Amino acid sequence: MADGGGEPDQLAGERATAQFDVDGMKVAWAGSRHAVEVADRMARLVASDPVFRKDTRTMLSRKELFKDTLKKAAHAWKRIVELRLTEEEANLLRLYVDQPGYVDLHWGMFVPAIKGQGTEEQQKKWLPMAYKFQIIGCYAQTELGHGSNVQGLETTATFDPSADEFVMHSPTLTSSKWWPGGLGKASTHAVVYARLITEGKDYGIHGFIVQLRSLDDHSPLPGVTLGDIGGKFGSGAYNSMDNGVLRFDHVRIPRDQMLMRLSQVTREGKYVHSDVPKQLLYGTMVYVRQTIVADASKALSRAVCIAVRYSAIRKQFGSQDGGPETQVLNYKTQQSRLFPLLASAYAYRFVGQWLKWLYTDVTQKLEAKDYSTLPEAHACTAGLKSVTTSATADAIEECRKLCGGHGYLNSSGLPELFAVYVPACTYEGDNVVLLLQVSVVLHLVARFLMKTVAQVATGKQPVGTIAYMGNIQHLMQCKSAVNTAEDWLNPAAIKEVFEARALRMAVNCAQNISKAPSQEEGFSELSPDLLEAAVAHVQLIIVTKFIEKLQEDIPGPGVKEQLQKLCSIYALHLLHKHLGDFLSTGCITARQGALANELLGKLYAQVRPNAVALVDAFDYTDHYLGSVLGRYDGDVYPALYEEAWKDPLNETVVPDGYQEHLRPLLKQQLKLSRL
Ligand SMILES: CCCCC/C=C\C/C=C\C/C=C\C/C=C\CCCC(=O)SCCNC(=O)CCNC(=O)[C@H](O)C(C)(C)COP(=O)(O)OP(=O)(O)OC[C@H]1O[C@@H](n2cnc3c(N)ncnc32)[C@H](O)[C@@H]1OP(=O)(O)O
Ligand SMILES: Cc1cc2nc3c(=O)[nH]c(=O)nc-3n(C[C@H](O)[C@H](O)[C@H](O)COP(=O)(O)OP(=O)(O)OC[C@H]3O[C@@H](n4cnc5c(N)ncnc54)[C@H](O)[C@@H]3O)c2cc1C
Repeated sequence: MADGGGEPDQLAGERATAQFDVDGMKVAWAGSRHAVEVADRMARLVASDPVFRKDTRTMLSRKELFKDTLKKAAHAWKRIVELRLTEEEANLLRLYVDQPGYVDLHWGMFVPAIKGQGTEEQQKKWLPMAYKFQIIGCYAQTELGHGSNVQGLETTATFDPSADEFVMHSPTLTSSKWWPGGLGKASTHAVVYARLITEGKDYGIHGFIVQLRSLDDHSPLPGVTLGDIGGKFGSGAYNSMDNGVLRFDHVRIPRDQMLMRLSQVTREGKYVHSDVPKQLLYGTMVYVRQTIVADASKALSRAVCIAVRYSAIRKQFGSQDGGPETQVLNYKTQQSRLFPLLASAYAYRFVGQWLKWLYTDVTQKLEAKDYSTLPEAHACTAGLKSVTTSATADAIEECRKLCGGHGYLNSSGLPELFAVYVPACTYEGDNVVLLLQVSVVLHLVARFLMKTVAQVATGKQPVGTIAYMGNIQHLMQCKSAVNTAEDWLNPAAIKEVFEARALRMAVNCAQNISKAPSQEEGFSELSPDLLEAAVAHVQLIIVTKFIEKLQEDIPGPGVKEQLQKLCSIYALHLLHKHLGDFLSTGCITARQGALANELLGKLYAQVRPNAVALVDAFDYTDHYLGSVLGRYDGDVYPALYEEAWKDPLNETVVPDGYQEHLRPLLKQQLKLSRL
């Protein structure tokens, strides 16, 4: 290209250096050839439809943005019906529309809550209406005063046997429902979580289906106060969602609108709890946490795709003698910041696929009344949701910095991606609160194992993702045998030190807690250490699932080799980042830590010629990426230049306000200078 800037064939050159089959990698990423084909078809369908354009989204006012969201959601539904799309296709179409809105909560939480907690009869009544969008639903759990502490919710559902109805009421300001997505303006119905009171007794939190708005004119029903809670972080971004407030003033609903799969209230007002664990009330949250882990790899891979392509285009320094400048992707510092994020995107993808399998397995067991794997499902979804979303939010921000000044422009796509993504660290369970749930499990297992080891190694051995803790005698004493940098390429060497680190951190916590005056005090005092132990355990799960993925048959020339390098990078960059943990627990020596770092440098050099092809394998359209810096053709500078002129500020050459505020100022200075 002329103008001394971006070179359109620059990325073609990068693609030519790839040492693997990109199509094969697309299959490994998507999970199957079929998954690649469907995703590709839906992405193109959305990208080619003018209604789904989003390039001026950050310039819209809140009202315009919300209306645009309603329009896109209705158009998406129209296309889904017209084209008779399957559920898989429809989900992908909505994903590529890429604008948060009430439909996410309708399909993502309202429908799953009824499926998981409603009786067969209730499902038969409500689901067909929800499937046809005759009603729109949301998930109303969080209140102004309580979110994390679900047992602390204050909304009441008091049974009135004389009318066979529940009376829904918000007794205090803090009991106002606050945050539910889709509640503010769009939903006609909600699954509301409230304290069930019958025969004068409070039975704690239960779910109820409540109609909020008229199906004729959409106005709130008598006794229901509804509104949006206000603008949120960033332009565009999550402001397309009508997160809402809801108050009840003695609103009556029929008894059969209590979700009664787990427990029931009889016609006479008797409370009956079936033999299923009461934690199944939290089932919808477990389901969504699992989908959030799968989504982490999507958000992270988008940011990484933008940063890798742009880093291959961007050149700075290195031309003292008039020769070409250096692509910033060639700087070792750029590689050491970016390639671990590229590796993390693949790691989260594979652990997300595994978690989906685990969730399906647990669901099938629950159907058969086997509840034994519920704690494992809770700990895995909570821990992985926490670790992957925190790391992804940090990584998107790092990708923005990796793109220099232009990364700060809305047209880079990165500010909006960050603003949309960052609440994932809070919603569906605050990340610290969720890690503390994991640490409770680890603490109990560590305490139990310490006791059994002290006696004879009998008793129940841990299973699933905590099975490694059963190997306590070896893992408490083992010393890594790594002697050269290349020894770190051995997955067994990596696994051993990650297992030893996680177990030793959990055991240290358990020992320190046992010295405290009470377990509760010890747990509270040591909670920062417990969090770190939980992170170590979750990182071990991610590393292990990546290693296990590589034991599968992965077709395509060079595909497995590239994934092996990324797996090593993922594990070794964690080892480097958390060197303090590995050294202080005596799992490795300082020399072994240095060898890991030496190998990382070599691996970055090996990934460099493959970097652009590795992000091409995500198979994202320019529409979905929504970034002038991440364009497939690499023609960045003309696009950036063109994009600037679309800003409303450039609609006039002389800005509004010139006459009132600039001209008088400039004239006054003129007078002053004449004095
Ligand atoms: C550029 C544009 C891009 C566009 C993108 C496009 C689209 C985006 C689309 C979609 C995005 C995705 C989703 C939609 C977005 C947002 C949705 C957000 C929705 C929400 O945000 S919705 C509210 C969620 N709100 C929470 O998340 C509250 C967190 N707070 C809790 O979750 C609990 O409150 C807890 C656990 C902290 C304490 O609970 P507690 O006090 O009752 O219990 P306690 O700690 O005493 O535990 C007693 C025994 O229960 C066990 N236990 C606990 N939980 C369990 C579970 N889930 N399963 C099985 N067992 C469980 C324990 O392990 C223990 O077991 P044991 O007794 O054996 O030790
Ligand atoms: C964009 C967005 C969408 C949402 N959508 C919905 C929805 O559709 N439906 C719905 O019901 N809710 C929704 N929520 C609410 C969300 O689920 C809650 O905000 C979330 O669960 C966190 O609860 P909280 O706000 O009460 O945080 P708090 O618990 O008040 O957290 C505040 C601070 O206290 C810390 N903390 C809290 N408890 C402990 C503890 N025990 N130990 C140590 N530290 C602690 C936290 O780590 C955090 O730093 C949404 C929230 C957001 C931001």
